[in-house]
Amino acid sequence: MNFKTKHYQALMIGCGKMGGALLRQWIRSEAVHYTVVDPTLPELPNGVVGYDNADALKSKKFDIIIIAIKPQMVETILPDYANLLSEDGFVISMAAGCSAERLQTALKTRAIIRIMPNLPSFIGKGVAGLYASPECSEAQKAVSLDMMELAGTAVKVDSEDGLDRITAIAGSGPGYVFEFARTYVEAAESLGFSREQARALVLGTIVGTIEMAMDSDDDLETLRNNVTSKKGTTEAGLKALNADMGLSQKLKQTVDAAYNRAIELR
Ligand SMILES: NC(=O)C1=CN([C@@H]2O[C@H](COP(=O)(O)OP(=O)(O)OC[C@H]3O[C@@H](n4cnc5c(N)ncnc54)[C@H](OP(=O)(O)O)[C@@H]3O)[C@@H](O)[C@H]2O)C=CC1
Ligand SMILES: O=C(O)[C@@H]1CCC=N1
Repeated sequence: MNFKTKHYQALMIGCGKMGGALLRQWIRSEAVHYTVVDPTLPELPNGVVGYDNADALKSKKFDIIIIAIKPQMVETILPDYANLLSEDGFVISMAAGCSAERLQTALKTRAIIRIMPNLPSFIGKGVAGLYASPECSEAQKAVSLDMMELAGTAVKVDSEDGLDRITAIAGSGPGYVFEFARTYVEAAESLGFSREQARALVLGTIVGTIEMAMDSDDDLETLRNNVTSKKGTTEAGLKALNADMGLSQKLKQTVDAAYNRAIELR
């Protein structure tokens, strides 16, 4: 933990689904004090100060500016905040795809940490990527890593392209998993279960299976084979699911499409 060495003032610009999820975990450390600006201010955790516009901040300085608005809004919104960063301050951006260069231009500063969190950060089980521009100090990198580890686990990457690839796997990943779970529940309903029963059966099965895999040294193929009796029910189900490699192709197309979109957002 590098928080101990200093007390930080942080400004979060935008506090929607992802910013709000991270903030919920970040406030567990008292080393950083958070101020939020968002036109539709959500209910904020205790101790967080919120404004619906930046007017009240004009004479303030922040050690960290956190970007939690959409990547498409960076050029319109951020220039108003360029004077609010302290001289040795730095920026943490979660805006998907948006390059450090765009942020450097919009905020007139060099030290940029790009993060790619995911939504399970809400419960402290996020998986995040972290990239630091060469101008960031070791202390800035360390504090950012501490913050991400409050919300789950973090993987450091040494290129922005690496972060865009993490976006396609982990940033967007919960969306794929929710969609898989949603269609699985629909399929369970088609076998006669109520929505409530189907949800309990499907989510319970997914959680148990994933926790077992996380606990195991066996590869995923072996674990799958442990469920699959010769000429049994699972074999029949799996044949329908992926014998033609349809699922494999779909998932490849899925991550490629997300990665390509991150490239477009650069
Ligand atoms: N959702 C996710 O799972 C992930 C999102 N991200 C990134 O996080 C960022 C935010 O995404 P997400 O939380 O999903 O989106 P949200 O729309 O939920 O959050 C964005 C917030 O910014 C607010 N906002 C709009 N205009 C301004 C302004 N002028 N000043 C301050 N705040 C403003 C929005 O308010 P209003 O609603 O009123 O417009 C909204 O509350 C994006 O860059 C995205 O790429 C990264 C990883 C995962
Ligand atoms: O869909 C998006 O663009 C954002 C980034 C990753 C998850 N949500």
